[in-house]
Amino acid sequence: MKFNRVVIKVGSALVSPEGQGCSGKYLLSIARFISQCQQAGKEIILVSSGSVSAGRGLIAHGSPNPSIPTKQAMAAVGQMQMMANWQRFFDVPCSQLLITHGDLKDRQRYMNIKNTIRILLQNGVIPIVNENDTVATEELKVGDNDNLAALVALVSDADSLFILSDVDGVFEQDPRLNPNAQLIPEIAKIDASIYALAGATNNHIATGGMKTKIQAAEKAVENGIDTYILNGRRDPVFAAILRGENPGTHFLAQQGATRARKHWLKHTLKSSGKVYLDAGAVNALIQQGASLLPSGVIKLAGSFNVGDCIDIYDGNSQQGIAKGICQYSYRDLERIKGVKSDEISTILGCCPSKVVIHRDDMVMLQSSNS
Ligand SMILES: Nc1ncnc2c1ncn2[C@@H]1O[C@H](COP(=O)(O)OP(=O)(O)O)[C@@H](O)[C@H]1O
Ligand SMILES: N[C@@H](CCC(=O)OP(=O)(O)O)C(=O)O
Repeated sequence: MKFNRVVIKVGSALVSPEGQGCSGKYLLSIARFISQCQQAGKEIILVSSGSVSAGRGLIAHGSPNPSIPTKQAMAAVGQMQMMANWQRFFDVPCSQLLITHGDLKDRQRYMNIKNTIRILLQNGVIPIVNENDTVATEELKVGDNDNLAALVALVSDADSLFILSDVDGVFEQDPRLNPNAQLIPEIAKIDASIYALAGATNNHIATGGMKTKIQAAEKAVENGIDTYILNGRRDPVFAAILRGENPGTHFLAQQGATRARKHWLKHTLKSSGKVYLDAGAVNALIQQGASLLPSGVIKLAGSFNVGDCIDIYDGNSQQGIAKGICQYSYRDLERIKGVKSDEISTILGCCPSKVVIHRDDMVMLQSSNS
């Protein structure tokens, strides 16, 4: 079990084991594990459920299944309680990211989320993500935090996704219904036979049961992200992970997914514009594997928006050298081309990113250094 940047999803049953309010019962061990990972140089992004059940005791509700606005009010008050509960277990600062599917679908907002997570991690801050339940409409919400965690793993370029729940992993049948069902330690291919194993949850505060966890695993593994379903209630699980063992169910990442993404970027994604670079920037990209900074850009062409793919040219030889996803629109890049990154905010009034194209979002056309 190897991981460097991991998204850890923590379900409501761990945050709020009594079905309302917050508890440290399981979070203490999870937080200790996260701190140990950080000390070992690993980067952690948390996706935490539990706002609705944390706020349940604070909002009057007559029925066991409250209305959507009542749940949204529970989420609003519970989110505060949940975040305060997490923060008390960490010496490092925690940060709150509330997002919806609508945010992830919008290219500009997607890039904003990506950049924010990158900077939080660089500063040793723990990003804690939840769905923005109070604003999410049916069309714009992800709907469950298993799938949200997979999308967060994608946007944050994680190599692994740990889904912590109240069960040891995927069993041949829901172990609550059949206590003799066997745990499946490894799943290499997700198909209908795997979905057929998944039952619903019987926990009124949870959302997806095993089905949404398998959906999340499918999204993640096809993008090269190793996914594990693990029991977050058992301390030995964390000790096993730290020893490099798999104590749950491992969905194997598809091989070559990163290569496939670069292949897609290089061969499939259509470019909307061009940038021409000075010799220093060409050298930095080709020889040092660097990201593209605005200071190296001398000329632009085409018409592009934030998140569009553009071609990168050597301004001297006029040769195409790379392609990548641009953090700036044509209009803004025209204004900041040739300037130092520190001057971006003076010119634009803000600095969404110090780089024009991040190395992770770039593919070289000639050299093997991509
Ligand atoms: N094949 C299966 N293997 C393991 N658990 C399953 C299976 N089918 C259904 N489940 C149920 O899924 C539950 C975990 O999902 P859920 O209650 O939504 O947790 P969380 O709040 O952590 O997302 C388990 O407690 C278990 O009852
Ligand atoms: N956004 C909701 C989480 C919903 C959810 O997916 O819950 P769970 O099945 O426990 O992961 C909340 O914070 O209560």
